[in-house]
Amino acid sequence: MVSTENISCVLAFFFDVFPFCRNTGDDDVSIKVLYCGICHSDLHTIKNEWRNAIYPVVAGYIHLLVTSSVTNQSHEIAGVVTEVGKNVARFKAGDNVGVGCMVNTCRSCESCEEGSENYCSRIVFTYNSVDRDGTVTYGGYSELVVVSERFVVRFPDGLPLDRGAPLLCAGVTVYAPMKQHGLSEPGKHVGVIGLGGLGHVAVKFAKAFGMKVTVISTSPEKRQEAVERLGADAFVVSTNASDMKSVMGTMHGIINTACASTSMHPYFALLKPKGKMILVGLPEKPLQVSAFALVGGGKTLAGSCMGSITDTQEMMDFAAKHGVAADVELVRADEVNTAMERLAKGDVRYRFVIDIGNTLKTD
Ligand SMILES: NC(=O)C1=CN([C@@H]2O[C@H](COP(=O)(O)OP(=O)(O)OC[C@H]3O[C@@H](n4cnc5c(N)ncnc54)[C@H](OP(=O)(O)O)[C@@H]3O)[C@@H](O)[C@H]2O)C=CC1
Ligand SMILES: O=C/C=C/c1ccc(O)c(O)c1
Ligand SMILES: [Zn+2]
Ligand SMILES: [Zn+2]
Repeated sequence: MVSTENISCVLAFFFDVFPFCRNTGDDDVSIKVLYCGICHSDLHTIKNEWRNAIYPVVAGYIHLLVTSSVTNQSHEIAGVVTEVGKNVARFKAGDNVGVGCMVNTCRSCESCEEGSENYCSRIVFTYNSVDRDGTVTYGGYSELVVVSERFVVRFPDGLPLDRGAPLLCAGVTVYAPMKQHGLSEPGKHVGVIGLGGLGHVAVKFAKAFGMKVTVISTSPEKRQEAVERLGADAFVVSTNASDMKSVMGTMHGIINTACASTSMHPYFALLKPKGKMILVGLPEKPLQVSAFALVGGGKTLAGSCMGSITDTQEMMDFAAKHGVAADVELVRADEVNTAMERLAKGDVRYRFVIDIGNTLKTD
């Protein structure tokens, strides 16, 4: 198992040896990266918990000396356009833009045709993927990224790039299923499992939708802030039986953002009959679900993956209009190791964002 402890810092080497991005093509947007968020998926990948890492894995100044190629990280990229290809119509130099979890798809399958490109079987993730030209995608821990216009979104006025960057993954990943599954209707009650990067943004969107929201957490120390600052209507500790009993059978839906394996049975009991558990968290180990937990109340367990580009732009515009932005801790590019180790311990409130523009030195 690769751990963050055996990480050495090597960066300049990669900018010399590995050309992290292509020249600006006719349909491309070149972006000077200013901020990029650190998602728990980056850590899952670095630790190869999903068994799909393309080695070695580079996160900012971090390099795992495992084999001889390199993969960068981050898919919560915020920056400014420096150059556009001749076919690009929606962006121009100087625009504030963002890039999320995907940078290419097949563009012709049923999912792509219906605008659900996040479910394309040949999706190219922003990092740790092989693009259609055979190159490995490196993500946003770098000063420049070049991305097809189709996968770039506009930062609306009023949404700050540092606090908006995490929305490009964390935001759309909770916003899209809430809209898709009717968990965005005023007065409905939604639960959020896991008050982390995704979870805290889910609370903010739920309140912006006019919903009642209960945080279901393993961390009692997050209670006061969840209620008094994030606006949660209630906070229950999942290991506290009386806490859990107090909200049993009360939720229309639950957004499960847990990054580690959990016993699912107690969570299903919180749903009303016909309630929906939306799984977005991607723990290393498979979840165990008892049939009775679902059948008993005619409940639904659904997975959800990121969001489409249309979802992402809609979410960014909604966030700007309703004042939703992530609570972030800005870190320097050479502090990524520490950030990753703190993230592994849940020691972040609630998203690390790397201040690339001011601290990534490539000279
Ligand atoms: N489906 C998709 O498209 C996407 C999936 N993801 C995945 O979502 C997950 C969350 O990502 P992110 O928000 O960045 O991660 P964070 O680490 O920021 O937050 C995860 C939260 O999960 C909770 N948690 C940790 N361990 C457990 C446990 N054993 N049981 C229950 N809850 C637990 C903690 O909240 P608390 O302290 O309140 O318990 C923690 O803050 C990751 O697995 C990530 O890979 C991310 C983006 C997109
Ligand atoms: O942080 C975002 C990760 C999304 C994701 C979704 C599905 C999948 O198979 C992944 O490897 C990553
Ligand atoms: Zn992510
Ligand atoms: Zn496709």
